[in-house]
Amino acid sequence: MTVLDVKDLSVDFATEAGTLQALRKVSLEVPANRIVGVVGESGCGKSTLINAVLGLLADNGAVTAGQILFEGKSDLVHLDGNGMRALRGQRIATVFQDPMGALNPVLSVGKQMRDIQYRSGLSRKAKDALSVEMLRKVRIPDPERRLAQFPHEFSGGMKQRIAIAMALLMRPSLLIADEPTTALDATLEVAIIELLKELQKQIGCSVLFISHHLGVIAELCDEMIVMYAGEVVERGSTRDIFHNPRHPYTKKLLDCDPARLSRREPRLPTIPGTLPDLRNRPKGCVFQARCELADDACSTMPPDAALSASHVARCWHTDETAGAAA
Ligand SMILES: Nc1ncnc2c1ncn2[C@@H]1O[C@H](COP(=O)(O)OP(=O)(O)OP(=O)(O)O)[C@@H](O)[C@H]1O
Repeated sequence: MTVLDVKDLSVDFATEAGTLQALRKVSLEVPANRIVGVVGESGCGKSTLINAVLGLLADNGAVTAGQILFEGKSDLVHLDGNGMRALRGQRIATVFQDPMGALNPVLSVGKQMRDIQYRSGLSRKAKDALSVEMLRKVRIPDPERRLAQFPHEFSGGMKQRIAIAMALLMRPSLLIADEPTTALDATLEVAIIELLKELQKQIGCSVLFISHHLGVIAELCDEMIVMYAGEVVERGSTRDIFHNPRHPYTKKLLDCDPARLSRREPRLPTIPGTLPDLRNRPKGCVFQARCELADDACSTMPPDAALSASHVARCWHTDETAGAAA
């Protein structure tokens, strides 16, 4: 089963300087029980994609085309506010870089975890028991006692563990994790990645994991999506993408980061040139201005070339990129 199926999604923002096309024909799938990574430079549209899925686009933004199918049925694009609120935090959960976005500083952790279970019909005692069980899963020591404590009484790494416990409390089918380890030091980052892997298996949910850190994506994700200037330029298994990248942008990204599996970078490696102006998108391939393979063909939009059942690259030149590993 596919938990999240985004088909040909386009999102525009109205700005004073004209329409900004933030996403163009974005397609991706998050299958059940899989961890899918999304990687791309700042401004490539990662947040816009998440916000579109969560029904949280800014007022000047709109989905202009496409579908977002959740659990094979609801099209999230057309779901009303009430429908979306019923899914958010229950069937679709989120974890962000800053755990304090999820934690209320003036309420105890126990109270916040009970509030998340408001639809469960359980007694207070039963809710607390579930909260303790989940805090134990994320390895908060002495969870019964700590339920009464407030967020400021926990360290940064522990706050992120609590945010994860809260996100997974209702056993969502999809967890969207947006740079959840970026603010942590390297040791804590590894610990959280291990924890996410373990919990994903235990709970049996899918994860859409956004990160600029290629090493983390390689470590954690079964599949990955490479975004560039509002398009998915390549998607496939993490193994295929790392060992046999077929879009020139993905190749450059991996080339720029030879120690990608061990080195921890605060940003993605830099590729010469700049992102195109999204208010005035180039006709055809979005990467052509920075691509060594660009030719006349690239002035028309490339097809999503299927390289295998699960590996796709939006490029006219996938024949030439075959075989040469980055
Ligand atoms: N409300 C808005 N109004 C106008 N433009 C916007 C708005 N929100 C995002 N954009 C533009 O849409 C494009 C995609 O932005 P988005 O924030 O989704 O990128 P991102 O990949 O998440 O970047 P980062 O990693 O820096 O958060 C950018 O050009 C951005 O300037």
